[in-house]
Amino acid sequence: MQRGRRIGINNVADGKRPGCGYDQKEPLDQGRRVRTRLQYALDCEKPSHGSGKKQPLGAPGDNVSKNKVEVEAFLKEGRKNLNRLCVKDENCSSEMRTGTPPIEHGEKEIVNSEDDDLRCTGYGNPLVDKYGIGTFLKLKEILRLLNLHYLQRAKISEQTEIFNADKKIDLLPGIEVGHQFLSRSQMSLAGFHEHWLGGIDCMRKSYSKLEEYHGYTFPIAATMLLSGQYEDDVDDLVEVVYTDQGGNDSLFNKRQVRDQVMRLGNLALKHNMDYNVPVGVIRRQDCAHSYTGKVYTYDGLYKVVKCWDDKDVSEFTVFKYHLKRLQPRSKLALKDQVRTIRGKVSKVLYALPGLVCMDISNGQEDICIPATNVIDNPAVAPSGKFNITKLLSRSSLCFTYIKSVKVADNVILPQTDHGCKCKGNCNDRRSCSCAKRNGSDFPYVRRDGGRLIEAKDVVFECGPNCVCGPRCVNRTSQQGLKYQLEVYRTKDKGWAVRSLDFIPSGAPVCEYTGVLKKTETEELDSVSENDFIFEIDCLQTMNEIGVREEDSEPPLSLLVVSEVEEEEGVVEDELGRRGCNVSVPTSDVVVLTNDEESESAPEFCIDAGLYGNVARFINHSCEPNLFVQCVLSSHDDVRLARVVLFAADDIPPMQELTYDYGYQLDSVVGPDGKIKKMPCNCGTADCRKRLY
Ligand SMILES: C[S@@+](CC[C@H](N)C(=O)[O-])C[C@H]1O[C@@H](n2cnc3c(N)ncnc32)[C@H](O)[C@@H]1O
Repeated sequence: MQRGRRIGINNVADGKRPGCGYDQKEPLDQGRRVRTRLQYALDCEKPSHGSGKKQPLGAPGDNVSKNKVEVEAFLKEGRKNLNRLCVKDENCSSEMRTGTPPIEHGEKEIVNSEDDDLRCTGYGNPLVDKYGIGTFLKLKEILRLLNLHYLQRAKISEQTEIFNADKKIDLLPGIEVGHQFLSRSQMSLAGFHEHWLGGIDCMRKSYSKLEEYHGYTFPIAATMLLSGQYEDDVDDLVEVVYTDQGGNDSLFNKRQVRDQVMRLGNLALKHNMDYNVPVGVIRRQDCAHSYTGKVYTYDGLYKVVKCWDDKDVSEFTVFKYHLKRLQPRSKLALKDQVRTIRGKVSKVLYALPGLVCMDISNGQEDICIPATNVIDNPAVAPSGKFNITKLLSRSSLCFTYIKSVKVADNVILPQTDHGCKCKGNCNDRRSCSCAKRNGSDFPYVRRDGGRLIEAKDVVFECGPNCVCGPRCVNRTSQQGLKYQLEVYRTKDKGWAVRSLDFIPSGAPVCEYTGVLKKTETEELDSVSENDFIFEIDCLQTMNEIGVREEDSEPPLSLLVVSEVEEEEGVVEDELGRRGCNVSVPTSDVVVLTNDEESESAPEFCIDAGLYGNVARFINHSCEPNLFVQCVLSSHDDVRLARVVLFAADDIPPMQELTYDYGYQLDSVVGPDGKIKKMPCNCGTADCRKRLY
């Protein structure tokens, strides 16, 4: 991109993922909210521990059961005690204590306690003594998390209610063919297929009052889940013969055990046929990478063309329905979508139309990155090892693929002496010193290969001095590509990037690599047409967030780092208040005045003009599906932070990956001193029409 780029790193001040921008224009709110809401969809389905198989409760080593036993022990002691654990007490609400200290000065006992033996520390409770304070604190934390989980779910349900009141027809905007859910609870919370167990989800009865359904008899099916569990199902992905619900021994051998009756879902599908109302089809497949062991893919609208009753192999009456696809399927075959989850199948790549290069990384990435071109005629194929670079660069600059950032000669990258002592994986947020730097928590969840819970000012990952291993969850952005990306030619934006895999929100997509340079260099100034410069402006963004958050408070740039806090990665402002858990450079702390900060330009940039990776092909969008996250791992200088792109939404396969370049309009000046204007072709409804 051209120099002049500003902000665009993060927008965490308002707690939203950056780039979602769903508050910018009201009319588009709903479609956006649907996708954003999914980020918060917390699941209550049991994790599969990555094996794809559900571990039975009670199995040895099953943590859920262990915790359950422990919770039950406490419950036995009396439910009232659990309530007391949640009593608000300044001394124990934010920090869990370790060890078994006696009650200290200023520490309050639980109020309204009928017996005095249970204090917020757990000290003195016989059960706590029996199980140990560690168990007590863990349980307390679990209960708090459960409460949080419950409240968030309640909030989502309330929003879904509001949303569904307006939902005129069966499907939700923002959930496109190919959209994947990793659990039924996600689908249910999104209001997409609300029924938790049933294969058929019906429209609400209240819809009968709507003009378009006037005179129809309800129920009418909105969505149906094809799970392949009925013995007579026929499904060639275009036409489906579906055996209806009911009379099926779904718990055991899945055989029909009695006659079906024309009611509920059966009746609903018949009504779909009678009134010619399409039904959304969702397909369930096994998927080892999903924490539930399943993936649910939305496969488009189908028309119910015929309905009849039949006898099944056991001579029971069953209702059958013949459905025909109405909507075109996603360009990628469904089985490939599921199989390519997290780049596990490369065979499908050979069949990609317009394939001009099998792997632009030349084997450097664990997952190859093909390039396709169905736009140019004839599509020029690369003839040599690096010829693809010519093809791929709009401005014909050759580039060499590099997996990680190269540092320019005149830039000295500081080295951190910080390192955690965790063995294997970092698990314990209380003892891990890297977790402490992230506000005493890990920024990622382990599920689905590591997902960032929310955008942060800076993410502190484990680095070279940490004892933990390379697969530690707090090294998520250092673990290479996880999704099957493809570089492809577009009509009006040059090359672009998409994924053949479904990418869940919060998943790391790629780092922006190139040469780490000083921004003010003659060499950069002379390359006026370099479209691949990414200015690292974390500090600028943090300052802006500081200003935005509390006008009356000093911005983060005025925070000072005390010697002790510097060690811990915690900052304090001049009044001694705890700031965001952000460390500014430890070697030479940058302290800017308000005037300086508004004028200050990023000091360093990543130039992907000659050296870069797949990120250099990612285009700008005014409504992007990725966001930029500053990550620090090998040093603590935010001016030189790593720039990593994460999924802001659940991204279905084949959707272009984009982020907000964050240019200010009229900020780019050409060599002739005139302001340069570049039209934006992102094509979103919210497009501001200019890139800069
Ligand atoms: C970092 S490169 C992205 C890859 C580029 N499309 C290519 O072919 O190499 C940035 C350049 O891509 C083009 N571009 C990116 N997003 C665009 C958009 N929304 N509309 C028009 N052009 C865009 C512009 O030429 C921009 O300077």
